[in-house]
Amino acid sequence: MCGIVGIVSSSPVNQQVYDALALLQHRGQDSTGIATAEGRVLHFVKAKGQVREAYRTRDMRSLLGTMGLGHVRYATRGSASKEEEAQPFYVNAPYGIILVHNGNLTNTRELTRELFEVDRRHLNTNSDTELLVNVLAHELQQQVSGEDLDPDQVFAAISRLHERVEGSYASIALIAGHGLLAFRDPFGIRPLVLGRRTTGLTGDEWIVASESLVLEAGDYEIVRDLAPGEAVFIASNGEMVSRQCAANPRLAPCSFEYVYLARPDSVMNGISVYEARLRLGNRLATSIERYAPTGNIDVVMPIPDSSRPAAMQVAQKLGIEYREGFYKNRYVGRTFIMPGQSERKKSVKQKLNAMSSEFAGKNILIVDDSIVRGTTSREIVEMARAAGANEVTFTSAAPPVRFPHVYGINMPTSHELVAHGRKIPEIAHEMGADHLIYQEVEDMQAAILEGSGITELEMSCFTGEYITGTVSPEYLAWVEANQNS
Ligand SMILES: O=P(O)(O)OC[C@H]1O[C@H](OP(=O)(O)OP(=O)(O)O)[C@H](O)[C@@H]1O
Ligand SMILES: NC(=O)CC[C@H](N)C(=O)O
Ligand SMILES: [Mg+2]
Repeated sequence: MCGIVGIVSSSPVNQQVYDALALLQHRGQDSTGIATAEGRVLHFVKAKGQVREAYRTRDMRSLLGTMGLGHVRYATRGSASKEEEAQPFYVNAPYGIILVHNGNLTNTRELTRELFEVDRRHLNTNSDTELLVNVLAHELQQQVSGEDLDPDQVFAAISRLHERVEGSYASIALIAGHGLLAFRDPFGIRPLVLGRRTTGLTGDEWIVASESLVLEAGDYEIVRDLAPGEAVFIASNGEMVSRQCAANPRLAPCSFEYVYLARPDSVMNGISVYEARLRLGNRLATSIERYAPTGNIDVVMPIPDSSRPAAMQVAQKLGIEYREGFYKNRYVGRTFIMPGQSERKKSVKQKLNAMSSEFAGKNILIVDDSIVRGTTSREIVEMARAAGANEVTFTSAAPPVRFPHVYGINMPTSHELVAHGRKIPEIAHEMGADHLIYQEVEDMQAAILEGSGITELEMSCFTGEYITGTVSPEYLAWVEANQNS
């Protein structure tokens, strides 16, 4: 997953983009980049690592202009460690376009072939984002004739892009000398929210970002989520126009945003992430009562951070005391989004420590938001036992993750998923837990969507059903064989 932001302001935008990226850090830690437009000139800086360490003062000074965008990357294609695959991606024609992307394209092989053989465009990396910016550039080139750029031409190019590109993409681009463009894939898999701030003297300032908390922090009013398939074009003078560019848009947001990825204080597609997590806890409690004896459980414990809201509700519903037995070192990042299994494993130990006083002789019910590779849960069970726990019941507020995620979360191979091809008692054995209880798929869907009016969720990693239609076993085997991070 990645975090993206774009701002059209009436004052220098560099610090505003930087601040927004710092708030989106939980969405990606591999690399980061910022671009700004100063008239026809585009400035950009990209670097490995996290926002706070990636930018030097001289970088920030070079990012001139009142329009800008930024990215924090959690790689899904190409390599996490290659600086040339960090975003944003730039192409010099037409006009000069620089683009950031959250998501993952699934017809990369076809697009690569078409771009080389038909469009005659050069590709220099394995990044799917480089394909996306080249398709945009090619399609825009087909529309334009002179110096001027009409929003109709931009929207026509996005309509063509939707026809050619498959997978997930929430994307923002600067078109030099013209404006800022934002668009969302026809299923709205990845999030994108639009905000406005009215300054008395200079009129409207605009922001588009992955999560609403960025808007709140910058005192922007939340206008709305971009609709699936919609594109928004904001000219440098602050004039905004939008259009539905997809033939058959259908909202099916990614369930994993609500389960794990997004910050709980964000509202996505009208659904509060925090409240969704509370509801996940309520429903999980019902499953726990159904499947396991709870009479002898002494305490309910979360695995910090993401599972806290669900764990609180489980404790409350079951009428069992809620205790925090794991202390989290806040200076270690999120382990799940780190590249490489050995780094993830080492970092769980560095990150969490079990406090013996909370475990000794007790029967513990642990709640995590999800179990993916099982890296965290294996270590946790071991730590709980070492701290003197008696029985360990492990529960997950999400169903078993059994299938690769191809829409922007880096779990591309099935063999690395602890639940793949295993029945629940076998997974419990793998983890060393006495009991293991998962949320049911229907309960997760109902918990997330309750009261939202949305009828569909992207849940392929739990169900194996891929909504973009062309994700075949052959494609998944190819992804697995070509995984390199
Ligand atoms: O089964 P695994 O492969 O270990 O992945 C699942 C774990 O990873 C995430 O935690 P993470 O440490 O990334 O972030 P958090 O602090 O927000 O919970 C998630 O909350 C689970 O705890
Ligand atoms: N997680 C994401 O959104 C990744 C974006 C893009 N696919 C990349 O790998 O850079
Ligand atoms: Mg966690």
